[in-house]
Amino acid sequence: MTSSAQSELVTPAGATTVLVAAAILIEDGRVLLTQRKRGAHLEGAWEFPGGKVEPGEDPRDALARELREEVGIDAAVGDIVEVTFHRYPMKAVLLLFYRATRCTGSPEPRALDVADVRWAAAEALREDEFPPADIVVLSKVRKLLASAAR
Ligand SMILES: Nc1nc2c([nH]c(=O)n2[C@@H]2O[C@H](COP(=O)(O)OP(=O)(O)OP(=O)(O)O)[C@@H](O)[C@H]2O)c(=O)[nH]1
Repeated sequence: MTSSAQSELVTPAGATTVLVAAAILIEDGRVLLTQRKRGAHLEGAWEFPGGKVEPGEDPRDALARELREEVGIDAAVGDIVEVTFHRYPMKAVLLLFYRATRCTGSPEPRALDVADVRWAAAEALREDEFPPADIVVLSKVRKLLASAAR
């Protein structure tokens, strides 16, 4: 690797790479979305529910924990759908997107630690509502929604 390529990989001074796990949870042809809270990074954006993986934590356990904390559901975390790296001005994120399913008897999702929650069909997924890091996964989610509808 050349030194210029290396320098492109360096995040801004003081920034770290945050490991994040997020859920692609589809039911009845719609995917579960949460809205970021006021004052949060990317406030108001709609995204896939999830959050930071704590040091040493299994990312799947982290995602199940975040789903309980943020939207009050019990979920089983399945296969990986996509991994993306994105550099924001103040931090970089490595995002692990997993399929997830609600466990039998789980409560309905509700906005416990997010601004809002909704189920969205493929035609309601607008790229300008999502964080830039999510754009690559949106086309995969549309395909999953289309196959779930068949
Ligand atoms: N959960 C989730 N986070 C995402 C997605 N896309 C994306 O860029 N992120 C970013 O991943 C990070 C998730 O961290 P978080 O929600 O636990 O933390 P935060 O930055 O609000 O927390 P903090 O203020 O406590 O540090 C945020 O910077 C968020 O903007 C996504 O689809 N789902």
